[in-house]
Amino acid sequence: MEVSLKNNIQEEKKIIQEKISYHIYEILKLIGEDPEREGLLDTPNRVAKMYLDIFSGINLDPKLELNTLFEEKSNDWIIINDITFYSTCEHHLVTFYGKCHIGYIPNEKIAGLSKFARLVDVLSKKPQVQERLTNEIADCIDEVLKPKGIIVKVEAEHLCMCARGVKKPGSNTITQTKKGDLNQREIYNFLQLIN
Ligand SMILES: Nc1nc2c(ncn2[C@@H]2O[C@H](COP(=O)(O)OP(=O)(O)OP(=O)(O)O)[C@@H](O)[C@H]2O)c(=O)[nH]1
Ligand SMILES: [Zn+2]
Repeated sequence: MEVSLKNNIQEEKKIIQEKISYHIYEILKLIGEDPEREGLLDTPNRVAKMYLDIFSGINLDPKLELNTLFEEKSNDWIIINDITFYSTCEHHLVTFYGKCHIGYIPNEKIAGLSKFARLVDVLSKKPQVQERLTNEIADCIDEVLKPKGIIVKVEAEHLCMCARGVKKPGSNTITQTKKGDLNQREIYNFLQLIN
């Protein structure tokens, strides 16, 4: 039963990959390229494979990533700093990338450290805006761990602002969100710790 389910999923994935590949082939023609020239022969299929990877977080439940929880009586910041991510801007479908810093003050429950990086990965792998990515990370942690407080800070460079459009390479966008009952000192401590 499980094997046939896996085969069905593989089969469905193959059909989607072929469909994307067909459309990339057509786009190459529309931009004036010759998709039959040697350098481009495998490009539609490569792009299709890449799309299935960079958009693999669509329709996944990110909360499932926080699946290893431990009981712990800690009431100070737990900070996972500098989690690298690559996401895709939903306006231009080009990459934005950077670092995510997550801090939470637990409430009896903590999660395995790697699970926060997995959470960031799943939420990055879909068409996104940085503000929503930041909020969704905090919302998931809040729902699963119900901590005393959370702060998520994301710093990113958007290639749609560098390689096209306004053309400002090096500009850095910072977004931050906090949830819970955090006082000024706790917020200050978080900012000190991530710097
Ligand atoms: N708030 C927010 N804006 C984003 C993000 N990623 C890209 N953008 C912006 O989305 C906007 C889309 O603007 P539009 O005017 O519809 O598109 P455009 O004509 O291609 O805009 P330009 O980039 O200014 O050339 C741009 O200002 C982008 O910089 C993001 O994560 N958050
Ligand atoms: Zn963009």
